[in-house]
Amino acid sequence: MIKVGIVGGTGYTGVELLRILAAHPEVQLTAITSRKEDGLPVAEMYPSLRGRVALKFSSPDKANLTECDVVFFATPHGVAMAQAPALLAAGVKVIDLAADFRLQDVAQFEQWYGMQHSCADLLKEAVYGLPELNREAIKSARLIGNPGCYPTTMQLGFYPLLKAGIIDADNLIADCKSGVSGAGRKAEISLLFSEASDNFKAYSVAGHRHIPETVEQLQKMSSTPVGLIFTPHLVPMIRGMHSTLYAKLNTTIDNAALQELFEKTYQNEAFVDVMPFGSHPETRSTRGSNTLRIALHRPGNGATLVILVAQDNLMKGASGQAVQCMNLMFGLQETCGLTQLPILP
Ligand SMILES: NC(=O)C1=CN([C@@H]2O[C@H](COP(=O)(O)OP(=O)(O)OC[C@H]3O[C@@H](n4cnc5c(N)ncnc54)[C@H](OP(=O)(O)O)[C@@H]3O)[C@@H](O)[C@H]2O)C=CC1
Ligand SMILES: CC(=O)N[C@@H](CCC(=O)OP(=O)(O)O)C(=O)O
Repeated sequence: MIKVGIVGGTGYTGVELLRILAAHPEVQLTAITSRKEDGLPVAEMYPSLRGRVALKFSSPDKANLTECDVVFFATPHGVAMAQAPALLAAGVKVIDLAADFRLQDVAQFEQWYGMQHSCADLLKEAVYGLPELNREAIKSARLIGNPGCYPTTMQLGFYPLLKAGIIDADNLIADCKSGVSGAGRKAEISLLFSEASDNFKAYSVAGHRHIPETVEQLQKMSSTPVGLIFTPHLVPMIRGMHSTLYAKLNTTIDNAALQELFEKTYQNEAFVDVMPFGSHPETRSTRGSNTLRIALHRPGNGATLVILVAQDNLMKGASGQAVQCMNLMFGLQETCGLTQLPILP
């Protein structure tokens, strides 16, 4: 059994990790931390886990994290980088759901996250945890920077086209919508029910911290410079993410060939569903599952392609993806513990 620790067990990605891992056949939950809820049984805070998780939360300093085989950090940016060096030295693998180990460019990290990186030397060995594009490196990694939720949709949506070199890489547009759980379980006025429900708005239009992460990764797929306009929106639903991506074709290609390109690229991927051309993936068709769905459109049969991508921000966008990485790192079947079907309605 793999002994697993979770730092930040009370947050939304933390409890999603617990939901997945409590039913994972190869995992023994060993430590779950919370600074505020030290001593509280997990199932008392989350009755959904009654009878399935017997552990109590413990404060991070008391938790037996070095006894674990792997520790997930479901914490704000900056927490994992303070603790990862000691855990790695003790032989513990680390998967950070925040951004501490996503960007290779330290200056970009410090600019966008407003903090100094305390172990930039570890970035060289950190592996970006997007299995569909980075599977082999993840298998042998000790340290994973799990992707952001929006970047996962943008990368999997643009990847086949950039790799084939058939779109203008310098003019990519991503119009993305997230459910409110994407902002975490914290008390903030903009996240109150009477502020976020029955409302719809864009935010961070001038620049969002997912831009450097996404561009750094998209650039690896393209032989020409990548330019990205990314506009996130908050929508009044709890879970779910929908990204509408736009790209201009630079070659003559018919719709059947485009569809084939996507189907071939993802034919062996358990968690990427390429739907029939012209389909409309809905967030509720991914809710609670690790599946990301993609569909292609070509309005007026013109040069602009519209790629629709839907996922659950807490699953493929965060905790499901992190467990997918763990499975690869420990030589397990990639789908182990991740076969939940979406919840509908
Ligand atoms: N929500 C989402 O859809 C996604 C989130 N992410 C990223 O995953 C990470 C976690 O997100 P999310 O679960 O939404 O966040 P939450 O705000 O819901 O939870 C944060 C957790 O971290 C703990 N925590 C906070 N500060 C510290 C600290 N200094 N040391 C130890 N523990 C701490 C909190 O518990 P306590 O205060 O009791 O210790 C809490 O359990 C973030 O970096 C987020 O950006 C990534 C993709 C998607
Ligand atoms: C709705 C909402 O607020 N979403 C978050 C993104 C959550 C996420 O994936 O981001 P990181 O792990 O990079 O913080 C935001 O836009 O800041």
